[in-house]
Amino acid sequence: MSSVLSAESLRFQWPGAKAPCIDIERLDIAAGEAVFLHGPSGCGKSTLLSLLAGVLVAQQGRATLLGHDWAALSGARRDRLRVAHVGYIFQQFNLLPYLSVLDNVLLPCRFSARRMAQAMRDGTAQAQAELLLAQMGLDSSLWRRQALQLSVGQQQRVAAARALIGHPEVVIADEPTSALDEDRREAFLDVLLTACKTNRSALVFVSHDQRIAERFARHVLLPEINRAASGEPA
Ligand SMILES: Nc1ncnc2c1ncn2[C@@H]1O[C@H](COP(=O)(O)OP(=O)(O)OP(=O)(O)O)[C@@H](O)[C@H]1O
Repeated sequence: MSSVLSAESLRFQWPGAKAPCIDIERLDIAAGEAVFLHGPSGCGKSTLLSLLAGVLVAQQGRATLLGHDWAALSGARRDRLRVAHVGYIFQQFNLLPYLSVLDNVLLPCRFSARRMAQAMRDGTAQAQAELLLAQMGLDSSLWRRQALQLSVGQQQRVAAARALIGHPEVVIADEPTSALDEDRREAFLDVLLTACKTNRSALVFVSHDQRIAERFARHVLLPEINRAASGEPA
């Protein structure tokens, strides 16, 4: 089994912190795997996602995407690799507020020729963006509005459409359903899980919501693999 994402003797400490936040001997995630990452607030889930996606770089050990060691790359190369291969739904969504909903979804295609080519597999990139927005239950009357005019739950779904456009090999989702009601949450999960399965994208999904857990084949309780969070000596 070759890993799409991996961590090996990975150690990360926030600047100014007294102790490491992440200290993981080994974590491997394969193509097509759907992983539910959970653990108490503050145990390092978002930090680990950032390390796996090369947003943060560890002081020791290796975090890799498709065999590329993030620490060996410059910041600009990390950004290019990430946008080409990773769809990231951030906890705060990170939509560009003054861009339209559609333009936000199309952003990865503007920065990555690979995402653009994949988005055009069955037509135009705009058609794929519209399809994803429709699947996410966003009415077409919203597509040309500025992102800042949407509710939090609507923005969450725009961020998910942006993560899925162009079929990235990895989708990372940090609490993506926190603002959705039950019906929306189930529909959102249906779209996300189906898209990842169809494209054989690895999905790493962080949530506190245990009702969601049963939909995932693999569960990772972070304190079980993170020696830093479990308080064991590093
Ligand atoms: N930008 C930062 N600078 C310094 N310390 C940080 C920063 N972000 C997070 N931390 C610290 O790292 C630890 C882990 O935070 P992280 O956000 O990864 O946890 P989490 O498990 O995702 O929490 P939650 O479930 O509440 O979102 C916390 O002690 C937090 O204070």
